[in-house]
Amino acid sequence: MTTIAIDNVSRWFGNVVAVNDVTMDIGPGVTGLLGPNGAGKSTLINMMGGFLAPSTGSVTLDGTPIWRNEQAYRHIGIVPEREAMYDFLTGREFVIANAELHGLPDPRAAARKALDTVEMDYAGSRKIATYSKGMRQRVKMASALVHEPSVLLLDEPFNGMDPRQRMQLMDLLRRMGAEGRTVLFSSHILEEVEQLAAHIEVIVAGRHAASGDFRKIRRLMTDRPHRYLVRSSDDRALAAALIADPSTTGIEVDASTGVDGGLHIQAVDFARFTELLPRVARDQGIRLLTVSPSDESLESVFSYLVAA
Ligand SMILES: Nc1ncnc2c1ncn2[C@@H]1O[C@H](COP(=O)(O)OP(=O)(O)OP(=O)(O)O)[C@@H](O)[C@H]1O
Repeated sequence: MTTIAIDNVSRWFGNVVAVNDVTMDIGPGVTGLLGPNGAGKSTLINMMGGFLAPSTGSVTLDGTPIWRNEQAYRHIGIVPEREAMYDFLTGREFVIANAELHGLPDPRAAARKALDTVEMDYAGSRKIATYSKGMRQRVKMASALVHEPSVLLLDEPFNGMDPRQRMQLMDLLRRMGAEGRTVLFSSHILEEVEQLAAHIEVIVAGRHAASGDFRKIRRLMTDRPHRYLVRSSDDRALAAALIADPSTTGIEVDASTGVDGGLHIQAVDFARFTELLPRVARDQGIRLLTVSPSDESLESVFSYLVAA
């Protein structure tokens, strides 16, 4: 059982619409669920993991509804975002408890195997209270894997990990995807998703904004209009030379900080503009002092995708 189908799913909490009419299929391999904070990623993951019911629409695993379906839970492992754990247990006890909840015939053996998979066997007899963030994350992962699920859902798994732990987890998730499992992880960092996911689903403000491989998502983000702040030795001459080119649609002189305020430039053709600017400056003998993107926040990139 490996394919999760989300069909016209919405979920609201009081007046807050956390997920708004989302339709997507998540199949075998590694999928990244990308979106800024508050986009609805956790709500979606919780519905896929059977922790939450959709308000409308359906969430199914190979055609059977997941909510309140024990049979489906056997095939799903979920690593939640929240930090709170049973600190008074050792890592091993925590994983064994999960194995028992799943009714596995040999909980200790299953826990040993799962801890071994995440390379945490060495710290299994330490109390969770003494673990670093990355270690907690790995123990949560072991408990999600203890019943060897075919679907693994991870909510922001790389948060708080150092680069080495991040690489290890990426390797593990890659391996699981290559074995034919369905691995879905959420993140608000494009680079993280790019490195790992063969397929990316983008969600913004509860809505499904884009879907595809990282090249497609990158292209969508690069092709949007970009705003730059440019300061030079002669802003007015530079503005006059740039405005004639179709790669720019608007140039404003920033008067707020006096004569050297710089130019706010809106560029609609990223590749052409980044080639044009230094060439024009060189030809006109203008020195470029600052070239900085002024709307690179993830939110602005995402809102462009939603509007597209
Ligand atoms: N139990 C709840 N009660 C009320 N509002 C909620 C609840 N859970 C989520 N929300 C709201 O739904 C929206 C989506 O939240 P969600 O946690 O799914 O987003 P997210 O993309 O996972 O963000 P983050 O990365 O910050 O966790 C937010 O506005 C959030 O405040």
